[in-house]
Amino acid sequence: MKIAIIGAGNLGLSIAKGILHTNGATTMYLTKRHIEIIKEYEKYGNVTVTQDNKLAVKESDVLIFAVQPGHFEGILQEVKEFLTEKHVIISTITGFSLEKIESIIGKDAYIIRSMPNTAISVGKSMTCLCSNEAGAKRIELAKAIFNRMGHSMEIPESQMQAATVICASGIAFWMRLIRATTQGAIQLGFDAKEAQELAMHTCNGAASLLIESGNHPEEEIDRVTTPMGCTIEGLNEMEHQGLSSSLIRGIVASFEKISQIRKG
Ligand SMILES: NC(=O)C1=CN([C@@H]2O[C@H](COP(=O)(O)OP(=O)(O)OC[C@H]3O[C@@H](n4cnc5c(N)ncnc54)[C@H](OP(=O)(O)O)[C@@H]3O)[C@@H](O)[C@H]2O)C=CC1
Ligand SMILES: O=C(O)[C@@H]1CCC=N1
Repeated sequence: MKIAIIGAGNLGLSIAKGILHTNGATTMYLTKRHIEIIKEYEKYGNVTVTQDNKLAVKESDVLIFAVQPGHFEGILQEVKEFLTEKHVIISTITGFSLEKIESIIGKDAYIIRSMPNTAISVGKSMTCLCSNEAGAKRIELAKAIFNRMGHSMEIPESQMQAATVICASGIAFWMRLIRATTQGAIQLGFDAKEAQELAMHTCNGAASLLIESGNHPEEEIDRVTTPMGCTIEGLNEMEHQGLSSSLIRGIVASFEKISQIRKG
C-alpha cells in the first residue's frame, strides 16, 4: 500500500507511527510546510518527508489528510488535478462534510471521512468511518487500514460530530481522569511514578473487562462494591460531587463547540 499523510502534525504523525508499527505501507509520504522536525522519519527506508503535496499525491494511492480545517480546501484545490481513479481520499478533518469535499474534487472520487484518535500511534485507536456514494466501494479497504491500528466502526455521517467528541477528544478526557486518579494515589502515599502505573493499568483493566465480557459497567461495579464498603462510599461521594454529570456536560459542550467551528 502506497500511503501519503498530508499534514504530518499531531494526528498525522500518530497515524504514521501506527502504520510504521504495523508495517502497513510499502511507501509512505509525509508532508508539512516545516519539515525539519520530521526529517528523522526518513530513517525508515520507505518514508519520504516533503513539502510537496503534489508529489506525495502522485506517488501514493491512499491519501490521508490530517491538516487543520482552515487549510483543507486550499490543499484540495492544490492537488485536485493530480487525483485519479487509483486514489482513496481519507479525511480526518473535523467538521468538513463529504458534500463539501465532493464540491471541490467531484462526486466520483472515493472519499472516506475518518475520526481516529492519537492512540493510533500504539495500534489502539477507536476510529469511526463514513463515505460518499463512490467511496462505499473503498470503505472495506479503509476499515482494513484502521483495523490494523485499533478498532473501527462505520457510522452515518450525521454521527461524525458526536464520534469526534467521544473518540478523538475522548483521549484527552480519559487522560484527565487517569491524571486525577494519579493525584489521588499520590495523596494516599504512592510516589508519582507508581501512582500513574496503578492508575493506567487499572483503567486498562476496566476497559478490557468490558471489551472481553461484553458486560454493562454497572454489572462490573456491582462485583466490586461490598455492602457498606469503601468502594460504594467513594463512588457515591464522587456522584454527589457531580462526576457523571460533569462528564456528560463536558461531552455536550464539546459537541456544541464543533457546531460553532462548522459554522465558522
Ligand atoms: N489531534 C487529534 O487528536 C485529532 C485531530 N483531528 C483532526 O485532524 C486534523 C489535524 O489535527 P492536528 O494533527 O491536531 O493538527 P496539527 O496542527 O498538529 O497538524 C496539522 C499539520 O498540517 C500541516 N500543514 C499545514 N499546512 C499544510 C500544507 N499546506 N501542506 C501540508 N501540510 C500542512 C502543519 O504543519 P506545517 O505548519 O509545518 O505545515 C501541521 O503539522 C484537524 O482537522 C483535526 O480536527 C481528528 C481527530 C483527532
Ligand atoms: O480539539 C479538536 O478540535 C480536535 C478534534 C478532535 C481532537 N482534536
